[in-house]
Amino acid sequence: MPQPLATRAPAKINLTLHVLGRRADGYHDLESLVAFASTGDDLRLEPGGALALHVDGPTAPLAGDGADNLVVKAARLLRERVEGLKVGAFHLTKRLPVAAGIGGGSSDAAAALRLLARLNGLSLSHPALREAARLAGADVPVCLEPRARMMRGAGEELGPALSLPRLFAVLVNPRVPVETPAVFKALGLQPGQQLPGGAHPAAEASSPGALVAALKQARNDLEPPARRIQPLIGEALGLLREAPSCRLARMSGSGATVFGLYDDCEAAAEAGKQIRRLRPDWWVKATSVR
Ligand SMILES: C[C@@](CO)(OP(=O)(O)O)[C@H](O)COP(=O)(O)OP(=O)(O)OC[C@H]1O[C@@H](n2ccc(N)nc2=O)[C@H](O)[C@@H]1O
Ligand SMILES: Nc1ncnc2c1ncn2[C@@H]1O[C@H](COP(=O)(O)OP(=O)(O)O)[C@@H](O)[C@H]1O
Repeated sequence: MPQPLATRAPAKINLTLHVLGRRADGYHDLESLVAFASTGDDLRLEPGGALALHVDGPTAPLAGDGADNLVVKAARLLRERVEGLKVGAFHLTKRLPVAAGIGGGSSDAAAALRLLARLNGLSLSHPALREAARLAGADVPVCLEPRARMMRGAGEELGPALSLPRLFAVLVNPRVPVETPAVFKALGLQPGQQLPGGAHPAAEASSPGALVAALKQARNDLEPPARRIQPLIGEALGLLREAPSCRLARMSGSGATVFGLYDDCEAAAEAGKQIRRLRPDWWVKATSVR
């Protein structure tokens, strides 16, 4: 029985993100504990015919369905590297906010590569697949097998999959796009400049409480520059921190999405409800992360 050609493209959450410096090529060296939410976009592939993309869902107009869409970009990068690659029509249901620091586009690109790998009998460690992922964007390799792990370099160095305890979270995005290059630029580092970084806390933790305690020892270094570019990020963090049930509130990636962590799913659902009531125009999602 063939497996259905459908996959979830989960939201990527940078639970921590330390910037270690800027490389000669202009990219920044990072150390980030990346995890994935249960919420995300959905991608299907109808095999046969030419490469095509149809997009529906609440944030479809922001993602676009042309050559700029990362699904098409990733599929083309793979087709250029694998002779006779079978393709088809992708159907993307886009729910995640766009340019939001939760890697929606990157996760969609990685999902496209997973489906093409399945259709063509390629393993996820196939060099062409790895290269297509890397060229599609810094965050695409970590999304290829969406399991929590440490990500280093500009995203090309991946640690082993980690069994993190499940965290209950609320994701909040004020529905303002924040462009990743602008946030890195606002750090103001010169090519070749290194930062002290500081020790990254151990990612292995046996309980949610121990994990949250470890996360508190770390940071997201992109939070200060992103907040200067988009002050609503500070407002969203403030709303999360107001509720006593919130154990930790932090920005993901280059923003503007922020996340709050809670002891259980009821507390997360309640916090989500309260923020939605206060900011009905914002994107607010209670979810689990691991
Ligand atoms: C910041 C992070 C953290 O996970 O996430 P997002 O905020 O995008 O979700 C990623 O490093 C983003 O990855 P991604 O969004 O794929 O980046 P790319 O498209 O490859 O790069 C966009 C631009 O960001 C800058 N960039 C990106 C990654 C990096 N390590 N250093 C950089 O300086 C470069 O200016 C680059 O031209
Ligand atoms: N399928 C897609 N979903 C979201 N954004 C996409 C997609 N394809 C291309 N993009 C473009 O990629 C850029 C980054 O989007 P996204 O991955 O959502 O954000 P981030 O890099 O902040 O996590 C946006 O400027 C958007 O226009």
